[in-house]
Amino acid sequence: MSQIGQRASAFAPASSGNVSVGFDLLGAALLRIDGGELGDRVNVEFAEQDELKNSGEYAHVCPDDAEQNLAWQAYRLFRSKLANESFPKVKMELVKSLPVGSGLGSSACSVVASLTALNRLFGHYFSDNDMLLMMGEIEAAASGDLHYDNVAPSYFGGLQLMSPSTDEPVLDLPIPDQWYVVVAFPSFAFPTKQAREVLPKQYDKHDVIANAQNLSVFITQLFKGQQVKAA
Ligand SMILES: Nc1ncnc2c1ncn2[C@@H]1O[C@H](COP(=O)(O)OP(=O)(O)OP(=O)(O)O)[C@@H](O)[C@H]1O
Ligand SMILES: N[C@@H](CCO)C(=O)O
Repeated sequence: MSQIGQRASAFAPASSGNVSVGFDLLGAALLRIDGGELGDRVNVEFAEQDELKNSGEYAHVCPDDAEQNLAWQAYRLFRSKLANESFPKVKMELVKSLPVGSGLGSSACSVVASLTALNRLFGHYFSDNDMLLMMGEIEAAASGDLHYDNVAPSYFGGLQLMSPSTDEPVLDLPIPDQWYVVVAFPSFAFPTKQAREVLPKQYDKHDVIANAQNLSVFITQLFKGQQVKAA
């Protein structure tokens, strides 16, 4: 039985989408070399009233209006999907540690940490696939287009390949132990939505074939353990 004051929390790591040749298809979770946290944390608690509080280094970049905050939108969506409406309300704290619009999957971090913390609080009500669909829905609303290459690695960890199968929407890829990622990000925000708007709507057949070849070779070499050829 759910109790007022019952708590849960979750951390979601930063991620890099578009890894190598996988535009919208390959995403990797990022772990700091010193083991420190690089990502957002969300604490949730059953309470008398719904409430969102932002804290952490980048709390000031979160929208003032809670309804605009993706963490809160995650809660709204989660709540709307619950069949049992008798659950108590939720007090939520978003510990925002990633800059926004930086290309580090900041929006995905807040969405993944929020939904994961909520699912823990609500006794793992939703399956991983349900969770991923909800994560994609919120990311799509924020970025103007459905893409899972930040939410999937932030949720599952590692290097993830997006699959068209609804039964198995992501596939975990082997990552060579010797690979490290150097991350550079700008000191200004560049919204994903804006960046996607300038992309062509259609692509040349030769480019599509070349991309399919490059992606296939990348995956094949990873599974063969040929890290140099994959890179
Ligand atoms: N909790 C939140 N965390 C991050 N962004 C948020 C949050 N709430 C609302 N937003 C809004 O969502 C948008 C996120 O932008 P964008 O997707 O470009 O950021 P990003 O996740 O850092 O980038 P990328 O997906 O390229 O790594 C911004 O307009 C931001 O104001
Ligand atoms: N694949 C996404 C990653 C950034 O969210 C894009 O390029 O828009």
